[in-house]
Amino acid sequence: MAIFPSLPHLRRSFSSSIARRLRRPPAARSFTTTEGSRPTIVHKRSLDILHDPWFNKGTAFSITERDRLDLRGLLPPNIMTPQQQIDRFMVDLKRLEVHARDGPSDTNALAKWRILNRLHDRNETMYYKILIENIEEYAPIVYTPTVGLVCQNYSGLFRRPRGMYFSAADRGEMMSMVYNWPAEQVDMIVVTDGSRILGLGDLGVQGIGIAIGKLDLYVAAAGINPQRVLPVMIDVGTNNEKLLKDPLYLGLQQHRLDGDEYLSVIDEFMEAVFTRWPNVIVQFEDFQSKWAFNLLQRYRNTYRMFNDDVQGTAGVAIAGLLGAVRAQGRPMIDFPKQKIIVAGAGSAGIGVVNAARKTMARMLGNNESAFDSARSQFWVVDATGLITEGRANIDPHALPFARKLKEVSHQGLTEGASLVEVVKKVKPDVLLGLSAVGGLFSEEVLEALKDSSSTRPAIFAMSNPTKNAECTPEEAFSIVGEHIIFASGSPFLDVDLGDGKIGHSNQGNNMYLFPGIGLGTLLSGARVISDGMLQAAAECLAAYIKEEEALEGIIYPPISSIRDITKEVAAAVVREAIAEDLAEGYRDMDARELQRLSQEETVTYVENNMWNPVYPTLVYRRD
Ligand SMILES: NC(=O)C1=CN([C@@H]2O[C@H](COP(=O)(O)OP(=O)(O)OC[C@H]3O[C@@H](n4cnc5c(N)ncnc54)[C@H](O)[C@@H]3O)[C@@H](O)[C@H]2O)C=CC1
Ligand SMILES: CC(=O)C(=O)O
Ligand SMILES: [Mg+2]
Repeated sequence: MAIFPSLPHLRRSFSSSIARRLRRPPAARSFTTTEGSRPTIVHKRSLDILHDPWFNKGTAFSITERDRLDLRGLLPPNIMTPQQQIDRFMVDLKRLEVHARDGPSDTNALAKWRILNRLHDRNETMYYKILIENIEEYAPIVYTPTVGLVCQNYSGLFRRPRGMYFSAADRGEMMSMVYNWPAEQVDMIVVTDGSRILGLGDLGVQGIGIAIGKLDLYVAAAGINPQRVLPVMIDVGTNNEKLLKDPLYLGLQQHRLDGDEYLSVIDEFMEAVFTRWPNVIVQFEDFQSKWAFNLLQRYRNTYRMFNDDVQGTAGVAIAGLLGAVRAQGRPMIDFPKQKIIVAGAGSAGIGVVNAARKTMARMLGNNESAFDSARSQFWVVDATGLITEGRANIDPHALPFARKLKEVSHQGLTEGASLVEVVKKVKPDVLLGLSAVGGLFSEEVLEALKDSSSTRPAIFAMSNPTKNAECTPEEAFSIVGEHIIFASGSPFLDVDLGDGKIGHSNQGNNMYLFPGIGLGTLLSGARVISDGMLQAAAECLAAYIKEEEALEGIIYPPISSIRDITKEVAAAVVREAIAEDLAEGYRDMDARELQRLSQEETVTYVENNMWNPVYPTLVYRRD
């Protein structure tokens, strides 16, 4: 730790009275004052301190220092001793050897993440230029799958904080803490409570990595200005016993708050951020299902917010499902005839079946009986098997999809039937996994899918990261056949089927939609995010794929075109917000002017408002 007398340039800048006081000959009490215990006077606060290697103590700043120096919320809540900091660093330093033993790919991915992260700390413009120009190569590093590994190892990887941390210990303080963030304007917040990070479970405070990764895509794909994004971690504790026992864990070492106590923390956070930044958009990310639906219902009619896992995933799945219908050489309007098995009844799985049912109902006439009959196209299987009305203590969110016992008994199925039994009996057109269970689509399940009644069965192994995918494309193509459609949440390479044929590995990930949903909401000035705006986003993505591509088994566009896709999706969201009379305008584009824009002009309007990574000319002006 640097001590004042050893920093002559700072001594010069001190007010003479303070300097005189500090240069006074040792007073009587000085026999107790050692060199290290004298205070160091600093003329900086907030991030300026954290970014200054002379003064920065990182996680070792005490609670009173955090308050005095406006650091509250800018660091993970657990205060570390200097020795704990060193221990954490050494664990990380040694990890290279450990990973070299475990397998080379993880080490390489983490090493790339570190190099990119260091650049992010030094020069944002250059960082995002590299990311945008090489998105296909580096999205898997800053996003899934590597971001999962980063979250798992975050205590060791943590260097310079990014984003804000609000913890259960900050109750009553959030309204003032939010002013510790240096940016006057924030457009996009991605917030997590770390309770279900990808398919990796409860990672507590370490989940901040997913908020950072999602916002990287907001900048790269949607052109949100990086100075106006804010990753947020709400630390209400963790139920991960391993983390609770780890002395180097950076979060609160207590079990998660629950019930009203939990809600009061999230309420306080929402009130604080919307008070300081009334036009911000908040994306909820990777909250366990229990809270994902509840918080969405609680806030969606009051705040500009959405839940990416429930709503973004649903839209991406719908686009892919419509693509799979077209891949069979059938019109999209045939979608309501598809038999769909969904493995996983959490925030993502239930979000998908809800949206798919509504899409079918719209195609069937958009009335109550259409909505009713669409229900029978879905079979939902969770950890205890097929969900039927015979299930005790059924989750209310899954209830609308519980099969009637009579119905399933006709098919030779019962409550809790296994996935393989359900596949055998239903012979589905689509098998979609959002279970977080790697390998769930086992050889037996894929063998059973060979009897699908579809000409081109579709397999969506959507769980993340890679090791949680329900199956690999190699397994799917080799077991079920070359005619299938395949999509996964994390990226896989295409499969060489021989004779010049390629089995396409599509990436079915909400990254195709959330940046456009956020950007479109921002630029329309819509006060809330409606189902119609989300539906418009999904339809736009579905329409992005050309007929001949669909016939080749391509149901999602390449990641390299994500900036263009996002622009189109955002424009579709803006237009829907206008159509629903939700748009209030953005900056000097008021609602009336927005309304006058043609479809083409809306796309140009969106494009003109996307940030590009070019160095601006800087001019110094004293405030
Ligand atoms: N590709 C994408 O864009 C997205 C992928 N996901 C992935 O979806 C997965 C699930 O996310 P959530 O729904 O939020 O998680 P969750 O934990 O709320 O739900 C998991 C569900 O899977 C079920 N399940 C567990 N074992 C099963 C088994 N053996 N057979 C069938 N079902 C089983 C559970 O009962 C539960 O209903 C995660 O891996 C996540 O990464 C989530 C959002 C977007
Ligand atoms: C992609 C994503 O949001 C997830 O796996 O949770
Ligand atoms: Mg997610």
